[in-house]
Amino acid sequence: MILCPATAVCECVLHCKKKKKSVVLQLSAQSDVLRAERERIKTGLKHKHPLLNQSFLFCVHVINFGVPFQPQTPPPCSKRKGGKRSCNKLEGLLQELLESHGERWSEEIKEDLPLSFQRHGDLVLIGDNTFCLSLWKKMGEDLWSTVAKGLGAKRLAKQGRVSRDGFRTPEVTMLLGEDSWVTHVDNGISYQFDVTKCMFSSGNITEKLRVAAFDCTGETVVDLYAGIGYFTLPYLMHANACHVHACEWNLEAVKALQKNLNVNGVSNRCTVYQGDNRQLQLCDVADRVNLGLIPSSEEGWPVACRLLKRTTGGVLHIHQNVTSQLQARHDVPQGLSGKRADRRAWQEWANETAEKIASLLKDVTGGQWTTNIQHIERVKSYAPHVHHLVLDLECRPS
Ligand SMILES: C[S@@+](CC[C@H](N)C(=O)[O-])C[C@H]1O[C@@H](n2cnc3c(N)ncnc32)[C@H](O)[C@@H]1O
Repeated sequence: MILCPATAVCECVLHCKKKKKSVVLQLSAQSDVLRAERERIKTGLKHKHPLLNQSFLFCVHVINFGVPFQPQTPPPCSKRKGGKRSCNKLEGLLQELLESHGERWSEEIKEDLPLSFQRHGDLVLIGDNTFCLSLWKKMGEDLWSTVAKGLGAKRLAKQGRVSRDGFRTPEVTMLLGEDSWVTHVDNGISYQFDVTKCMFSSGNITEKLRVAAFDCTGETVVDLYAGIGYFTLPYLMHANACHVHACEWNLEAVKALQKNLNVNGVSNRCTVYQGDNRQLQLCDVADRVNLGLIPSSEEGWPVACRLLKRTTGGVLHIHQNVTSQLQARHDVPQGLSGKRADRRAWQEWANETAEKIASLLKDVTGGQWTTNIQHIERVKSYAPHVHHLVLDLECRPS
């Protein structure tokens, strides 16, 4: 991760196909790099990135263009005529709105503004813990149209927590505009979904790019937790999978998935199963199974083992949040750095998983299997020492 010195307003993912690596760049409002990026992104060219010394080619993807992230330093303020201080367009417009209602700007108000938000086309999703002060109610309808103007959006919605109902339904309410369907374009793939009914996980972009770089020519893939097609679509459109069986139990996500398969022109190579993947009647079909559920996909492991081709086996991509409890563990030698302790915990988790899967495969098929850890990918971290990992596990009958 490379941070520019001032408040970051744009986050880009740069992916190196050759090295199969992605980096996330946060770029500042002031930086020339951002201006240069904008031009490059518009033209969609692959290029060498000026901030990095490596001389390899990247393809660029932008998440949250124009979004201020948690600043590392206080945002730089500009002095306007008349002595008013304004930190950005949104603040300026809100100050004017407040003043027109006889209210004065304060630090408390400033702290009630969104620090980060998600942009999906012309809709911006703001956080739950923003605009909580009672004085905003006095602004009536003008408030949301002003916020939308300040953020360069036509529609606004407010994000609550993602529910723990297993469907991962987001608690989102529309603030401005009625149509809650949005289009999010990632790496040449168009994802359409209803923001009030389905979640979109921007944080998984590096994993989506990694999947897109796989060569799955001639392969049958099963995506056990397909959602709106986050991984199903890269498998079909970029990795060249022959066929994907996509399972999803949330009806709203299934509607979006079917729409996305059609919009992207790949519905003839995908079979969608609506329902609980543990009830899936398929077996002995897959060269690859994607298990994209966190905090754990363990309930799907027996299904994945049934799905692998009995004669040739295949690869499982197992997602899991892995915590290395540095303080609590007595077996961590003194002086072992946080990063090394994390890596050790990842390797231990991968080893245990490889053993469990080998044993499950034996139970399911009655024969011996060997499992081989091909790769452990860190997707993102949720907190210090809590990481979303993906284990690429090769499973072959022996
Ligand atoms: C985290 S989302 C998938 C998102 C996507 N893989 C990503 O990385 O953003 C997990 C999806 O799995 C679905 N799901 C969870 N358990 C399931 C099950 N037992 N059978 C079918 N779908 C399930 C949820 O409804 C949700 O859409």
